[in-house]
Amino acid sequence: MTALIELAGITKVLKGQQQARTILGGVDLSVHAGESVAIVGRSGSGKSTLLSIIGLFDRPDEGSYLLGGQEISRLKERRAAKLRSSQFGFVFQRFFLLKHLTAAQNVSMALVNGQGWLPRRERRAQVMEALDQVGVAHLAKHRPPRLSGGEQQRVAIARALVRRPKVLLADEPTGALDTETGALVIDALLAATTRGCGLILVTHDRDHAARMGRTLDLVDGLLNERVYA
Ligand SMILES: Nc1ncnc2c1ncn2[C@@H]1O[C@H](COP(=O)(O)OP(=O)(O)OP(=O)(O)O)[C@@H](O)[C@H]1O
Repeated sequence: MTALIELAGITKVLKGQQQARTILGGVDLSVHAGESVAIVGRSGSGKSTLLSIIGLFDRPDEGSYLLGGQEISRLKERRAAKLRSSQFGFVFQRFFLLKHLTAAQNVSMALVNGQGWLPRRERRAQVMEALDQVGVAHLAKHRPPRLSGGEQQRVAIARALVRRPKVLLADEPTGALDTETGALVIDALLAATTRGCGLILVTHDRDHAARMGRTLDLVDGLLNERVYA
């Protein structure tokens, strides 16, 4: 089966004022539909840089990046932006919800921005389905200031899922949450994989990493498989 994501020999060098520094030194990674992968590594090891390349916010210096079998490492920005919004869902440590809109309206914004016109009833059904998928449908009419951090993050995950992305990229999504609430957020992310979404989670939390199908450690610019005892 063709991998959703296939990276081979991805490099990224930061050209500072004094000397260049290799952040990624030839990263290989493949992720299939429905698979979950954790990326761990010490602070500054390049995890977010790698996620930015996968999410097409940044470009590698060298290497090949196949998305669904298609080479996309050298795309022009306009085409990259299209793929970014149609193929990827993003979740960050901060929730970036609009305070004056309800949870449902926040999720709906992603549909309005991404898919062009949809009949109102259809849009509503998709929004409620996404909220339901992450267990917060009952909070649809609430505004973010009335929600807990974990609830807000689950609304943010619903917003990422509503366009039915092929890949979900989550960068420290539990970083601002306590352990118990963080576990619920991980449940919500894993729920997406049962529908065939690929999940790449960057985390410092060992327990959350261990819940993914695989854990990869980014060390000295390379990904190493980590086996938990
Ligand atoms: N735009 C930039 N300009 C200069 N240095 C950068 C830039 N982006 C990242 N870096 C440096 O590249 C290295 C990798 O950063 P990155 O954010 O990818 O690491 P990380 O593993 O995600 O770290 P953390 O776990 O702390 O979030 C760091 O040393 C960072 O300071």
